[in-house]
Amino acid sequence: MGNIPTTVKHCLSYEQLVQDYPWLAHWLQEEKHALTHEYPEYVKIVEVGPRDGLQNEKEIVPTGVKIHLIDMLSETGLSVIEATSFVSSKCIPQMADHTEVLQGIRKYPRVRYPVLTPNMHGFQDAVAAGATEVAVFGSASETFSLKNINCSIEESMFRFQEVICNAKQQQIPVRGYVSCVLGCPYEGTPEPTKVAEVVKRLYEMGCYEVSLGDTLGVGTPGAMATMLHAVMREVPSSALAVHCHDTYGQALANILTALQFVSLGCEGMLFVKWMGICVVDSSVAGLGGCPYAHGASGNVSTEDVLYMLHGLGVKTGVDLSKVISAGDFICKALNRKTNSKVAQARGDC
Ligand SMILES: CC(C)(COP(=O)([O-])OP(=O)([O-])OC[C@H]1O[C@@H](n2cnc3c(N)ncnc32)[C@H](O)[C@@H]1OP(=O)([O-])[O-])[C@@H](O)C(=O)NCCC(=O)NCCSC(=O)C[C@@](C)(O)CC(=O)[O-]
Repeated sequence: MGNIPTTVKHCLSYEQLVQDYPWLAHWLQEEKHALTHEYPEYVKIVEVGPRDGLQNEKEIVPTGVKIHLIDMLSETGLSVIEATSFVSSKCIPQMADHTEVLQGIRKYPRVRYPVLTPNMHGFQDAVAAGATEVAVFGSASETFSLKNINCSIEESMFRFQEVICNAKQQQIPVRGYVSCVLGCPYEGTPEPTKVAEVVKRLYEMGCYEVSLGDTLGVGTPGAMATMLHAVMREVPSSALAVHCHDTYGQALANILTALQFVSLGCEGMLFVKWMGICVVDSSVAGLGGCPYAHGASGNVSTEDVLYMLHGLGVKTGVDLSKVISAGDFICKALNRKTNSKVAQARGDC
């Protein structure tokens, strides 16, 4: 690890650490401490390929292809596969076959298949189609909220509250998303405190987990750390996930930042940790993009996230080679080259 004080000083959140724990500043000058970067033992992967990965495809992907993709993904060990979304088919024609997809897939008992539901209309349709888990999706940016779901952030909270109340009555778990946490195509970078406020509202309303979307894929590890710091003052890391797009090639670095926790010990006297998020959204073959975030590329690929995590010794329960096969299948169906570096390196797609 080299010179420990130097390492500490170059740690991304050193300034924040000293700001939060001023008494550490003088202690860190001494040699009597140890700093280790650690990762969660287990990371849950939320596979968003069938929804986020396909929603932006120009050519309508046949329903049978979507179903086969989800069935292949269900064989990989993934525990969560976001299957489709119950949104307006005028806005997102690619998801118009939501009911057929949800009803056509083989439901594996240990896999959950959440679907997006922006309002009561979507929620009722989803429940009628057999959904057993849903997700609401808001934004830290007022303009993105208007473009994406046709309402202000405030109005979206009313809609989500209604969905969450109804879901609770039917014992349907609700996940939350907050888009544009590190950048918005219309408003630039949101204040971390604004992100934290929206995340907190979703969490307090009853979302069991809130996924932080770098919708544009513009974030860097430093920005991720600063944003997370603000969010984690309001919501525990155990209820957070990260959802990174890879437009600027920063997704894996950003994810690593979010997972990492730092333990700082002096003769067993002290332990400080932060970040420590252990849920990552990703998309098979790195497919994806949001129609309301032009210029943004696909999600980070599930294959690349798995390769990194397994290399770190972090368990995921997911079989990388089976995910590569699913990626190969969908790339061939879309007549497209995979965005996964790992799949490219293995020459599978
Ligand atoms: C949100 C709405 C539905 C609001 O749409 P709206 O126009 O505000 O809804 P409305 O209540 O005014 O109704 C207008 C019409 O839409 C219908 N309608 C109303 N609701 C629904 C529904 N649920 N499903 C189907 N139809 C619906 C409704 O019945 C009516 O039909 P009409 O009477 O005119 O024939 C619309 O703006 C929409 O569908 N937007 C698309 C949102 C979307 O899917 N965006 C992409 C996913 S988000 C994302 O990718 C980001 C994320 C999650 O991945 C994280 C990240 O990367 O940041």
